[in-house]
Amino acid sequence: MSSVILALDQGTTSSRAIVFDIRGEVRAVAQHEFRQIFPQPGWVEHDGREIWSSQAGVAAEALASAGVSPRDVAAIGIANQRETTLLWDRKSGEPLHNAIVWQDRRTAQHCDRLKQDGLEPIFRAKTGLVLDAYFSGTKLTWLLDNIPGARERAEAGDLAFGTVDSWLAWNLSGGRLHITDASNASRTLMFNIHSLEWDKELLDILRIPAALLPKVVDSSSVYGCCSGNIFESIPIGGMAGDQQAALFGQGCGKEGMAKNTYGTGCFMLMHTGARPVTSGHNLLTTVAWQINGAAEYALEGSVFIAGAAVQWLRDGLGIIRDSAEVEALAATVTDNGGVYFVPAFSGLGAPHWDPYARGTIVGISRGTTAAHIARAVLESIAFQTDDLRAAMESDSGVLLSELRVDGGASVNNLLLQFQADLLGVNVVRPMVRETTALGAAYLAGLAVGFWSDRNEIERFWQRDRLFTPLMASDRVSMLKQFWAKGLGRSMGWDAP
Ligand SMILES: Nc1ncnc2c1ncn2[C@@H]1O[C@H](COP(=O)(O)OP(=O)(O)O)[C@@H](O)[C@H]1O
Ligand SMILES: O=P(O)(O)OC[C@H](O)CO
Repeated sequence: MSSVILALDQGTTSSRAIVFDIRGEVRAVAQHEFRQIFPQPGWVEHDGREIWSSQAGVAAEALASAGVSPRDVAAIGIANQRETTLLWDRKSGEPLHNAIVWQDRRTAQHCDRLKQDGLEPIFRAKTGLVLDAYFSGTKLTWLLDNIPGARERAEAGDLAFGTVDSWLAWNLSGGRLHITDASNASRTLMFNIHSLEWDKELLDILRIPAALLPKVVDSSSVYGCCSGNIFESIPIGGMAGDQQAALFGQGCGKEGMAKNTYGTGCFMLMHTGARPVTSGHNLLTTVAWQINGAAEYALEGSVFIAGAAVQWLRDGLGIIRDSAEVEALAATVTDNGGVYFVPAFSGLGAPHWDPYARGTIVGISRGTTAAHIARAVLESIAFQTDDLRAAMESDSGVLLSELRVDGGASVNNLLLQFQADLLGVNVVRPMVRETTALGAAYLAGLAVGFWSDRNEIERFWQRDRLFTPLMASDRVSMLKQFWAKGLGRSMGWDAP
């Protein structure tokens, strides 16, 4: 009997691999940061070959450090940064261009034109998304329009499009699998979340040949086996976008349960059951996962910059040497000293969707120190999350009873206490914070019978720490009012 599941968590800034045992406990982790490429302001790219080599490298490392051989692996599960768009040659397997990353804004004006043509309601109704450069559709159009000869080759069937899940499955299987799961497909602007199929009308509007597209599959199923690499013969059993995988890994499988992942960005998802809930507040309706052909849905609030603002303190301002130092620095002051930071480095996502907003620091006085800036950065992450909560409660009609949290920045106790204060509900951090990888592992493990059913894995969830609201309500209201003022200053800043 195989003893472990190998989860691949291909994130925006790093590739991670985690080996889980039958109790859902971590046996080994390996992680490797890879290159972020910024060719122009507002553009963000990754090298597809580096995505694959770093992911394969950490997977091999994690297996070695767990002391298991590929034969001991019951299945591989994939969770991935979503929307990031790749185009490659089916024969050589070589990418035609760097991957265009979800944060990239180069297609903002294309989205504006589609909106001016009155097309947003069609996209909204069919895909559950807003017309924004965040999603894959207009990124793929850009590649076809800007790489010489790409459109003709795409129409001839020589090229393959995929998000990172497809790219990893392609490479793991030695080019045999060209697939994507429904949760990833639901982030492309090309997928109908009601019929669970690629949508011809949307493909025509975006001028995308259907021959490029991967087959849409369940999030938990044996798709095939690894081939032509050191993972030879391991079944690939699960795939989901990283935020949906985290929802699964957090055990949020019932209507009204919500999680927030604090990584590069911040993504709050609430499970809404077997039917999609339409947002009246610019949240996204998205496929949570598809199992046995049936989809479950989530409402999502996507914030583009969260932990990345902490990285900016480190790399841009140099006021900390390591992300972990931000907590100690922020704790040297008792409050933000009137400083508010809006981290709109690449526009604002939900619920504002303003591609032209830019970063702003307001309220600086002669007494402002690096510590106040650090505190304002952490607070900005919590303020953005609180804005999502308000929209989500109103759309779903469900009042949040608690928020489960995870992701790299969720180690930060000061951030989570402030989050609980703002939300006015308990914030709960689980023992296993690698819930994205855990979700991918669960999806794969269920497909191969490593675990019997969802009830079994939901029992593994254990609390590490609970943060309860402590701040007086008049102070909370005052803080929120200033945050709203700061937001107003950042919006539309870079509009053409
Ligand atoms: N102690 C900390 N306090 C605040 N942010 C942190 C801390 N440790 C890490 N981070 C932030 O968490 C992010 C990394 O989280 P992770 O979940 O690995 O992201 P991703 O999956 O998007 O690559 C980085 O942006 C980093 O700045
Ligand atoms: O890589 P992460 O964890 O920041 O997640 C990125 C999201 O999937 C983008 O939609």
